[in-house]
Amino acid sequence: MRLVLASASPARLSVLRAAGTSPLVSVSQVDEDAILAELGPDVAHEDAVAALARAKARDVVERIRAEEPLPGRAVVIGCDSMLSIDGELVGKPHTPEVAAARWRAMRGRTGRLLTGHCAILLDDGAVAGESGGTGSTTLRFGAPSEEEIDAYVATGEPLQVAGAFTLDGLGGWFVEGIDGDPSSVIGISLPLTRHLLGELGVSPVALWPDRV
Ligand SMILES: Nc1nc2c(ncn2[C@H]2C[C@H](O)[C@@H](COP(=O)(O)OP(=O)(O)OP(=O)(O)O)O2)c(=O)[nH]1
Repeated sequence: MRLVLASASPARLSVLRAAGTSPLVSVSQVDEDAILAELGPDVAHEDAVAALARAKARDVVERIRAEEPLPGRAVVIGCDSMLSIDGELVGKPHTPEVAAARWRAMRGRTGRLLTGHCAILLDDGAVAGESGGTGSTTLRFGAPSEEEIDAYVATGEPLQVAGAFTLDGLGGWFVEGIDGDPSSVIGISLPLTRHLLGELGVSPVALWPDRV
């Protein structure tokens, strides 16, 4: 069975490859800001990332169906990660100034990294099912010094990751504790994805190599 990762995220791809799958990658083209604006400021944070993941997966499904229908059965998975902290839902900082400000605000505090997931089953190009859910992992942030924050921001790593930190990279020095699924923080929750695949009648075993 083919697996399509509807994401440009190298982290998600590496998690899935390390977990025995060989996804095709098809990057979605959705306007995340427009979707969040349409959801409005009162949307539950878990629902916001679930809606973004759903939009990404559906966007890629439409492209596959229009341009290159996959024969047989395939699963398309979309994800979206954001940090819920002190009542705010934040994504990637994009700039050094925002990354540094985020770290000054979150050091010593606790936040939840939320990752929305959507899995869509295709059977000879037709949608045969969809499942979705949000993984939530609680993180206790350390207290990097001003010098450490400046040095971390200068590496560029925090600029392009949700919440301005990584668990498995340089950011790991500044994460004191985690409660929940680490793969969800890195970009895709393997246990949650297994449950979502299960709702579609698929086991991750079917995605391992040399499996029909
Ligand atoms: N390696 C690593 N990456 C992380 C971590 N936390 C967040 N990220 C990355 C994963 C995603 O690439 C990114 C979250 O942004 P998005 O969910 O919008 O995905 P992205 O824009 O990368 O790709 P996509 O929208 O799915 O095409 O942050 C972490 O702890 N480790």
